[in-house]
Amino acid sequence: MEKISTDAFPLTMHSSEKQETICIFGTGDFGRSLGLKMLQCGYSIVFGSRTPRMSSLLPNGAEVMSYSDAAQKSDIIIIAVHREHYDFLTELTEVLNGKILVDVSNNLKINQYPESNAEYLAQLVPGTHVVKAFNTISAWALQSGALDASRQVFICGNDSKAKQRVMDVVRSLGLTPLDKGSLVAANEIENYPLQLFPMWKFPFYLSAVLCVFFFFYCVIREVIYPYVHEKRDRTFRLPISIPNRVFPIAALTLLALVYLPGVIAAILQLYRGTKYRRFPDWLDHWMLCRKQLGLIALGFAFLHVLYTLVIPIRYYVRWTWNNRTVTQAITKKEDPFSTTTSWLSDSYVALGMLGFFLFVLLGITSLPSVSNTVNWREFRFVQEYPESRGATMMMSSILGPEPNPPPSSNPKQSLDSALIKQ
Ligand SMILES: Cc1cc2nc3c(=O)[nH]c(=O)nc-3n(C[C@H](O)[C@H](O)[C@H](O)COP(=O)(O)OP(=O)(O)OC[C@H]3O[C@@H](n4cnc5c(N)ncnc54)[C@H](O)[C@@H]3O)c2cc1C
Ligand SMILES: NC(=O)C1=CN([C@@H]2O[C@H](COP(=O)(O)OP(=O)(O)OC[C@H]3O[C@@H](n4cnc5c(N)ncnc54)[C@H](OP(=O)(O)O)[C@@H]3O)[C@@H](O)[C@H]2O)C=CC1
Ligand code: HEM
Ligand SMILES: [Fe+3]
Repeated sequence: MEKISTDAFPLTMHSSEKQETICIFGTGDFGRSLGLKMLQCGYSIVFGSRTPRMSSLLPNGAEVMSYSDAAQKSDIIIIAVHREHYDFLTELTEVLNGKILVDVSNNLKINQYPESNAEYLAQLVPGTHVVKAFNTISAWALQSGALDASRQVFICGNDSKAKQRVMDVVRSLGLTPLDKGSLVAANEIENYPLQLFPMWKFPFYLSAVLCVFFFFYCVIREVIYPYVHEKRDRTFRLPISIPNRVFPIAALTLLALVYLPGVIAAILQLYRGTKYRRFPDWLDHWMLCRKQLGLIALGFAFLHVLYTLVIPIRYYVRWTWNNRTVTQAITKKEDPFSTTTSWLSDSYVALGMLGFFLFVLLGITSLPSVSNTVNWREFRFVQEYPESRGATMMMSSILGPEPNPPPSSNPKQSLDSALIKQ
């Protein structure tokens, strides 16, 4: 057993207050990181270890002892040990009796064991109050302080007093406890970090379906139809022209789907006459994945801009321009400069660029690090104002100024006329 003089730096407690001692079993990555954070927040830390010697990696100010000695120092014991090594705890049943054991463990696979790790721990050492907590916080985040995205700590346990005490600790570390109920919820909490982007699944599949649908629609219209009708090979449209139709259409459809559930929710609330009733599951889920839908829409808009930038360097476009010039020279037929077309073409692209700028602005203000710095009114303003203006601009840029303009006065055609008429 070795004692180190306390030279930690309590930030939140006054020196006159008695420091609460917390015991951490296991001197691995997570135990050390959590210990350091707790020391900084004014707790006394005692580590329990198989080999209790002070290593340079352990935070200054902590004590290290054998598991059984350490357990006697505190009634809150954090088990920062992998589930596979819980066996040694059975030898400590006596000293652990009546104490609060905090299970922080994670597994490698979803539903790896028949029962959750926390329930297993409760069975292994009966007479203790097991509380599940901290498993969604990573050692790295604790050390680097980069906890913006994951300040929430899911908590569950059968003893409400024990849970309350752990929640107090969580709060004093600057984190937000979220009570998920009894220990039965541990399974869900343990599976949570293993789920791969749960909120991305639906938006991802939806955008895949949209892309495939619009892609085949365009292929039928622009490749198969000309081939069947005129025996013309237009397959070269597959890599750029068609994707450059699919991407902006998918972007706009997804953008509409970001704001549609809000409208449905509002109608539903008006219809029910209250906002205090749960939405149906499908609507709830849809509302929760709007951010992901929005970001995918922004991604598609980015792709559309990139694909548009390469239009002038495409062989097919350059060939068409050259060919037109040569044809005009041979036939001695001039194509007079049209101010109207020029205006329309520039406005078309300008609106596209402005729309894209507003789209990006919307995305940037939605970043947590940015949205944390604006107040609710500012956030609503940015979310609502550019969105409605942006959508109007984009729609007008898509619909074009005239429903059926003559070929030379269509701004879209003047930009990439070769793509339309060949
Ligand atoms: C590029 C881009 C990036 C985006 N990034 C993010 C992001 O990072 N984070 C993010 O959250 N969104 C993001 N979004 C999505 C979008 O910005 C928001 O979903 C948008 O603010 C929703 O506004 P709304 O008016 O449709 O709905 P809301 O403001 O949610 O309101 C709609 C209606 O539903 C009611 N309502 C809403 N929620 C509840 C509820 N739980 N219970 C009861 N009533 C409720 C409201 O009172 C209102 O009547 C992004 C979108 C885009 C395009
Ligand atoms: N790392 C992370 O970011 C996170 C980890 N967790 C959870 O925290 C727990 C600890 O993780 P982590 O610190 O990364 O793991 P480590 O492997 O780094 O540390 C585990 C510690 O357990 C102790 N231990 C006790 N008995 C045994 C044994 N028989 N064999 C090996 N080690 C033993 C050891 O401490 P000693 O040598 O002092 O006895 C060891 O340092 C795990 O349950 C993990 O799921 C949860 C969230 C995030
Ligand atoms: C820098 C910004 C932009 C520029 C320069 C631009 C330019 C263009 C061009 C040249 C076309 C014609 C492409 C073709 O016919 O193959 C086009 C089409 C289109 N753009 Fe944009 N655009 C921009 C941003 C946007 C944004 C942000 C959106 C909305 C998400 C958007 C939506 C559309 C749509 C829906 C079409 C029609 C696709 C079709 O059916 O052909 N554009 N744009
Ligand atoms: Fe076009």
